[in-house]
Amino acid sequence: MMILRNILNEIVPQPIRDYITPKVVALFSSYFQSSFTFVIEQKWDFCDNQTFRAAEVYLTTRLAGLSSRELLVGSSDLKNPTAEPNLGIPPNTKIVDEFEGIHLEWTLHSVETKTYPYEKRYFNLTCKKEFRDKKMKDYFTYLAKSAEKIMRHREDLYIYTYNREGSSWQAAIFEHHTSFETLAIEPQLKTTMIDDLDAFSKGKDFFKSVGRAWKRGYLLYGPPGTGKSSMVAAIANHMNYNIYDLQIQSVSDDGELRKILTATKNRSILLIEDIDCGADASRRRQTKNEEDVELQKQKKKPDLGISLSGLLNFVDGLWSSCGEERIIIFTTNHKEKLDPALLRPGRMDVHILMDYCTPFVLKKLVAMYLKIDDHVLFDPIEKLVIEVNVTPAEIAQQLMASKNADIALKGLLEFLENKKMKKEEDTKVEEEGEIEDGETKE
Ligand SMILES: Nc1ncnc2c1ncn2[C@@H]1O[C@H](COP(=O)(O)OP(=O)(O)OP(=O)(O)O)[C@@H](O)[C@H]1O
Repeated sequence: MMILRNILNEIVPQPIRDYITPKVVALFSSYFQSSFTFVIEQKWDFCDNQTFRAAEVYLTTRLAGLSSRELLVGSSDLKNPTAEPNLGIPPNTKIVDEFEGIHLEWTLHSVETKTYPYEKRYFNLTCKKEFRDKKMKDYFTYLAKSAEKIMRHREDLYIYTYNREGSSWQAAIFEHHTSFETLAIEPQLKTTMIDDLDAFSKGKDFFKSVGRAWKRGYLLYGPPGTGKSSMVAAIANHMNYNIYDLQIQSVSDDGELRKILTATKNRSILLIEDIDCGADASRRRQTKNEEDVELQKQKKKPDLGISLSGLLNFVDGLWSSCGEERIIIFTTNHKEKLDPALLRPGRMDVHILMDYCTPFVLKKLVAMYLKIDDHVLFDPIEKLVIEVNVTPAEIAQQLMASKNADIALKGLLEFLENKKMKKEEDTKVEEEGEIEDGETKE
């Protein structure tokens, strides 16, 4: 063998040897080796690889008996510092699993990259070569089903906020206890929302049969303090979905938007609050050019943010091709400021007006905060609620002033009377202004 090697070294040039040697080694090692390795990367076709995701979720249940000398532990529960930490999957550590008598070994690897997302993570799953095809097919199905089950029953919900500097989503435990039971809304709206969400969550086959992506878009609009954020929390709690809270102002261009959105996971809500405020995308197009010129003049904002087409492409196209069972929610205080293209049928499936307080909402809030369903001050308060525009947030604030119903309701009555007086004064000033304008014109 040695003589043969020396002769080969003499007669075969180095570049050819470099080319041939690894191939020969690979050929022989695959022939003699009894194990086979599946590589499961984090991304697949530019989207989150669901097999990777399933492994991440499932393997957390296989960590307790890990015999390694190191364990990854941590907690993101800011509200409960004494909570028991969770176990994370440590990189470069073998995690053993058994499936129908087959011995399997998982290892998570992570390598730095020069481009976004600056880290490439992948799992190596090793099994005996003989199980490669038949048995492993069953194992992957088992893996996906187990992860799905864990996700559906998980207790903690997470809210992710986008960190522009790190170009990544940062997670925190979402602890907003608003549910459809505690949200003070008209009963008809409550029923409509719950039915719509339930139909959506059971609608996989329906969406498939009509050739539509399994997604649902809600536009929540109405004055500040009418419960738009609370409605989002109620939806998240009802569906048991995580929330990705995206400040559209922090996205510099369409490319960044695409990267951010493809990094979100299934069974989640993408929340874009105050869509009318920051993005070029939402403004009506007739005013966009003027505003761009103004911004460039002021040199306050060198990039002009994402475009309307970027956002619409995402709502219509990219969203459809990446991921399943997603809800997207836009909120705005000024629906009239939104570009009509965003409001066109088919874009946002459901438009929901979160309006000022009604007598029903008032009663619900009083019942929740003061635990009473009748009081002598109810009638005058109800009358005023119909006359003046008052938000549930304002009412809630008054009701929280005291646990004593007499004191809290008296405070609320005074608050509403002041509001009514202010409204009358404003109307008077406006009317006087109009009369003066008319006289000047004459
Ligand atoms: N319909 C409601 N039912 C119960 N509580 C409400 C409701 N609306 C508002 N509140 C109370 O008012 C607070 C503020 O409401 P919320 O933030 O949901 O309003 P919003 O419409 O999202 O306001 P903004 O447009 O300023 O973000 C909530 O924390 C909640 O306590």
